[in-house]
Amino acid sequence: MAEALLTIDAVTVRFGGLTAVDGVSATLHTGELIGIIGPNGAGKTTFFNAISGVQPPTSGTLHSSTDNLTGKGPHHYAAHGIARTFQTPRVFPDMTVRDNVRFGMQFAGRHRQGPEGLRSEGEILAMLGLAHLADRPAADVTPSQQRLLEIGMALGTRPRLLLLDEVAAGLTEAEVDAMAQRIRRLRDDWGLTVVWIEHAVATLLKYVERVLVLHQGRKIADGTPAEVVRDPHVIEAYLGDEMAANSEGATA
Ligand SMILES: Nc1ncnc2c1ncn2[C@@H]1O[C@H](COP(=O)(O)OP(=O)(O)OP(=O)(O)O)[C@@H](O)[C@H]1O
Repeated sequence: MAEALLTIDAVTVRFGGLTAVDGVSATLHTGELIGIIGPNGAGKTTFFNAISGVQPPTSGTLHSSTDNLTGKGPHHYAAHGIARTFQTPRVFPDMTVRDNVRFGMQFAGRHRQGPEGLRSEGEILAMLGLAHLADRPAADVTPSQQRLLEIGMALGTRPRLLLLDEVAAGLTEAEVDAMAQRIRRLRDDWGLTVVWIEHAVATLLKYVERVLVLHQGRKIADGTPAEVVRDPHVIEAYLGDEMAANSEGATA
């Protein structure tokens, strides 16, 4: 079994009387490509916030392979190689595409001349198909390129674990598919661990090998796409029979 990159143990996040994430445990291993699905309000983004230091859990623990990260802030997570995107793209519109990626590098406090194997902003932009736009202001690029640039900013922190929150939202079907192929290449070619929240479930299930399903803050399934689409709890809570029938063709 690959190395455990992040061990999440019984993480709960409460907002007053509302339990947004309810005792979720999971171990994320090096090189995994994992999807997270679930209905609106299931707790997916709050779960990401908890495992990236944005929202300290109310209870439960988070450990990297070497350290206890519980209660630490986002910089600490970034320094441990954990990076994320946000549901609303947060690029700097007046800065060039290249400088947006450089900003990510500074956020993690690591510089280009750092340890061997770290990618330069040129390599990151080439990987994302944005190299030809490097000197353009981020405001000039299309919405789908802005989504890619947000991934580029996260990659600028040189992560081992990349958390993607609905990076394909609002894209056309063809754009979602192209995005999924690039995300897969980040894992295949660069060896990153990627966890991807997306509502475009059919596409997601085609590209990931493992799926966590959240419902009312709880993890109700954790398995291969083929297992998850056949799981009666998942069908009842989220997918519905029709979706399960459609997805089986894609994952069988
Ligand atoms: N800062 C907050 N304060 C209070 N309640 C919150 C806060 N953030 C999230 N919630 C609530 O927690 C629950 C889970 O929200 P969350 O955004 O994590 O779900 P989600 O699965 O990501 O939903 P979506 O698919 O719509 O993005 C919701 O009921 C939401 O209203």
